[in-house]
Amino acid sequence: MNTHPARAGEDADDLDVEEALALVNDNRRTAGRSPGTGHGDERHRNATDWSDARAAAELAGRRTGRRGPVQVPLAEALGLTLAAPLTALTDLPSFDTSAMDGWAVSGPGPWDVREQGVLAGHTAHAPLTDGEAVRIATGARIPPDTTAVLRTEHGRLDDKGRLHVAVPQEQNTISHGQDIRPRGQECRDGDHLLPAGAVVTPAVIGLAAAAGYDTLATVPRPRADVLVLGDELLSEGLPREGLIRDALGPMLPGWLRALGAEVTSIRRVPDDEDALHEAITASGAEVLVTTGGTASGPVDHVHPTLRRIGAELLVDGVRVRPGHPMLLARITENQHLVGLPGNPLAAVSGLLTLAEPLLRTLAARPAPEPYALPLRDGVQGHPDHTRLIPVALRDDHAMPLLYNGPAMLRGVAAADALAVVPPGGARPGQEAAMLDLPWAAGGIGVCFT
Ligand SMILES: Nc1nc2c(c(=O)[nH]1)N[C@H]1C(S)=C(S)[C@@H](COP(=O)(O)OP(=O)(O)OC[C@H]3O[C@@H](n4cnc5c(N)ncnc54)[C@H](O)[C@@H]3O)O[C@H]1N2
Ligand code: MOO
Repeated sequence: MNTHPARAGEDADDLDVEEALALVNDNRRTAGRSPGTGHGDERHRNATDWSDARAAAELAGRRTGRRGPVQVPLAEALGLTLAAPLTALTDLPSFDTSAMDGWAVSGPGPWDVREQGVLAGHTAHAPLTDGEAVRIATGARIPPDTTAVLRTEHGRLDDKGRLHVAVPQEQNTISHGQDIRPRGQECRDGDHLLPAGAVVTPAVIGLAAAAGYDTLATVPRPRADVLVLGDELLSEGLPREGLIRDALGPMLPGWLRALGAEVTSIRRVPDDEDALHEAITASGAEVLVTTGGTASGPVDHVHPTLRRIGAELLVDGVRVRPGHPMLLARITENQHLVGLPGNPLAAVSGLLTLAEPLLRTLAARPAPEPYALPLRDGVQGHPDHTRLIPVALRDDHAMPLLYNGPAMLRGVAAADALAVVPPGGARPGQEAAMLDLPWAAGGIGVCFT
C-alpha cells in the first residue's frame, strides 16, 4: 500500500484518526474541524489560509517602522540589503590600463624598446614617441600616446632588440586601442551600479570595493530573540527518561540568520506563564520567536501570555500541515512574535510560512521568484489544509522525501525545498510551488551567515 515516499512519515504523526478517515471519505468541509476532536477547538476554526498567512506576515513587516540605514564596513555587509543605490565613486578603470602582459607601442612597428618597463601599481611613464615600445604588465597604467598593447606571445625581438609583430598576417601593425582597457570602460564616476534593495552578495562587495567604497549604507538586520519553551528538553547528551534533546535551539539561529535576522539572544524558558511573560516583556527585539506551547496542552502558555500583554493576534493557526497551531502576534507597533509549534518540522513550516515573509520585509530583501516543479511522486493531501513536504530537487523535478512527519527533521535535513501541496494532494507529475530552503542552490542568503 505504501506506494509513494511521502507516506512514510505522515501516517502516525501527521494525520490523526479523524483526518485519516476524512481522507478516505474525502469529506473536505468538515475534516479536522468537528468539535470534540484533537483539532476541533474554537481557535482553529479561525485558522488562516496558508497563502493569506504569508501575506499577513509580509504586511506586518511592511507596517513596522524600520530602523534607519547603517554604514557597515564591506566585510560586515554580506547578506544585508543596500539602503541606497550603489553609485560609482570613480571611473572604472580609473585610468587607461593594459589588458595584457606585453608591450605598450606607439604607431606602427617595428619599435625601439625602452629600457625600463611599466608594472601594475606604479606611476605613469613618460609619453611614448612614435615607433617606441615599452614592456608593460597587465593592469599597469598606459603611458601617454600609446596606440595599442602587443601581447607577449604576439611579439618578437630581433637581434638588435627591436620589437616586431610575430603574427604572420599582421605586418607589424596592430589595431588602434587593441588590448587597452580605456578609462571608464565599465562605468563613469556617478554611474548607477545597483539599486537600493539589492542584496549584498560577495560579488556586490567586490564591485563596491572596486568602485571606491569602504563602507556601505545598509538596512540593519531585524533583531530576533528566541525563546525555547519546554521542560522536557535537554541541551546535551542522549534522550532519557522521557526527556528529549532540544532540536530547535541549535537549529533556529542559523536559519533565522539566513532569513535576514540578527539573532540577539536565545534562551530556554521553563513551562511557566510568569517566566514566559517576563521573557517576552524584557525583549527589545523587533521579532520574538517562541517554540512550543502553541497548542492547547496544560502547559501551552503562549496564548494566555499574549492575552495578558494585550497583543493582537494577526494569525492564529494556519490551514497548513505540519504546523497548523503556528501564530503571529503584534505586541507593539514595532514588535512581533512568531509562535512556532514545538514539533520540529512544524516549526520549520512556521519559519517558512510566517518568519520568512516577516523577516524578509523587515530586512528589505526582495521576495524570491516564485517557481514550480513537477513532483516525481504523488503526495497525499490533507482535505482542506495545504501541506508542506520536504523535497530534493533533481534535474527538472522534485522528489518528495521520506520522513516528513511533523516531529521529524530527517526529511528536511536532506531537502532542497519544501513543496507546497494544495488541499486534496498532488498526482505524480503535477506541478507544485517550491519554497527554497535558504541554503539551497540559487537561494538568496546562501551561507550569508
Ligand atoms: N489538543 C490538541 N493537541 C495538539 C494539537 C491540537 O491542535 N490540539 N496540535 C498538535 C500539533 S499539530 C502540534 S504541531 C503540536 C504543537 O504543539 P506546541 O506548539 O504546543 O508544542 P509542544 O506541545 O510544546 O511540543 C510539541 C512536541 O514537540 C516537541 N518539542 C517541543 N519543543 C521542542 C524542541 N525545542 N526540540 C525538539 N522537540 C520539541 C515536544 O516534546 C512535543 O513532542 O501540538 C499537537 N497537539
Ligand atoms: O501536525 Mo502539527 O501541525 O505537527 O504540525
